[in-house]
Amino acid sequence: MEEGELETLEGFLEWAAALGISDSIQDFQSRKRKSCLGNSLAVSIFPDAGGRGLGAARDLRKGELVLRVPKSALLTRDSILKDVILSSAVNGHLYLSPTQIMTVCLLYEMGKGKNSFWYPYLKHLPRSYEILATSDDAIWTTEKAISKAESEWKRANLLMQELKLKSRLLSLRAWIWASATISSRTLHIPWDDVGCLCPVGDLFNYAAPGEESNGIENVESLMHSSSLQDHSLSTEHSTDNLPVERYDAHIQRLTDGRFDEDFGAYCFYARNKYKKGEQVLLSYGTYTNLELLEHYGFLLKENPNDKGQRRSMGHLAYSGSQLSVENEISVLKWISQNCHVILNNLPTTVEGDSMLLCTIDKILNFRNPMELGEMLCRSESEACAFLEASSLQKKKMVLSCCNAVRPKGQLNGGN
Ligand SMILES: C[S@@+](CC[C@H](N)C(=O)[O-])C[C@H]1O[C@@H](n2cnc3c(N)ncnc32)[C@H](O)[C@@H]1O
Repeated sequence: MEEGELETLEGFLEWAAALGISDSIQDFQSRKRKSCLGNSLAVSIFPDAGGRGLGAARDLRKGELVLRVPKSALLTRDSILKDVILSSAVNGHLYLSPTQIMTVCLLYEMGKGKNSFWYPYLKHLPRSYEILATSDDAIWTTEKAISKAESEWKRANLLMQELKLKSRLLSLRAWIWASATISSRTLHIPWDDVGCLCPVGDLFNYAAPGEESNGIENVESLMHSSSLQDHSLSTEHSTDNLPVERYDAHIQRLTDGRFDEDFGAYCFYARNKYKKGEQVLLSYGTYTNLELLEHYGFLLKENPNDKGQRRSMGHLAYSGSQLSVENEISVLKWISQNCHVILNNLPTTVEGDSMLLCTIDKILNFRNPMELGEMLCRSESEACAFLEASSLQKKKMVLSCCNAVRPKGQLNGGN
């Protein structure tokens, strides 16, 4: 997102304020603010960590409630299915998965254009995503990713035709866009596993959980200092008389975002102390780098969830040599562009197969993607011999990966 585009967000933030989305409790009920942000948070660009995101509009204390998004502003399956035409059509296609239905709902809502209640929000969704399933390489070379997206799209096609979606919304590209929106932007809600799209709340970029301490003193300061604290709520939520388990729940709750039944809203809490202007980050969950890449399209230089096990290299239960962060990132990126076919299709338990472990060991030790490519070509016969035993299809995939990385003119198996 370009810096200039921030200005066009004004209308969206005003619309959000009218729905009761707010970073300031004083105006939470009045809904008359010009913008839902400005008290605790501000939209800004963070080129090194997620692009568009939310920064601290002032110094924030750890545990402060910084944003509240009322239930009525969330895009959930339930809320979109209030459209009677959509819901009666969907009722005839209950063989579709909840995520497929949500994907159709999103495309249907997009098709309404300016007539959609959520138009100001939908207008500001990214137009494209860089998650694996949408990278051109993935689209054209990852048979698994394509066939999954394609078969889900085909299954939902009848319903989308019935809904008379415009042709651009019926395409596989539109389907992948909607699936990526759902994969990278939905937040957990207790009543629907598909989750919800949360206007403004989905502008928080990610930081891995687990680095911050949950000190009781922070809870204490939070309960009396939050800019969003209203007095009726602070009495009701006073920690003084809480039983231990509820007190623990408070501590946990206060460092991240979650749907809060008491408030009837999605609530976001500052997980750390932030200085004015710093990016306020949210944990979407515990992910390895490969999972982040797959679902969100980015990697963390330091990912605590990649420590201890080499799960970042796919499903491989491997705990061999260490790889430097830069190495790992370049290898992961390279693999994501060229070789995820191999990772997706390797057996999930490879312990005991010394030959393959040795190959993986080499992969982990490569200094750059070119070397990795060359190694894959060299070890092609070994890898194929191993894979032959399990599946011819996998062998074909390794060969196609090797062909993709082999310098022009080199023949299969030659070195
Ligand atoms: C929920 S959205 C966050 C807001 C998003 N930046 C936007 O402009 O709407 C999640 C997406 O933001 C980006 N993102 C979030 N955290 C990131 C991080 N730490 N580093 C790089 N990209 C990140 C990824 O593209 C991810 O798919």
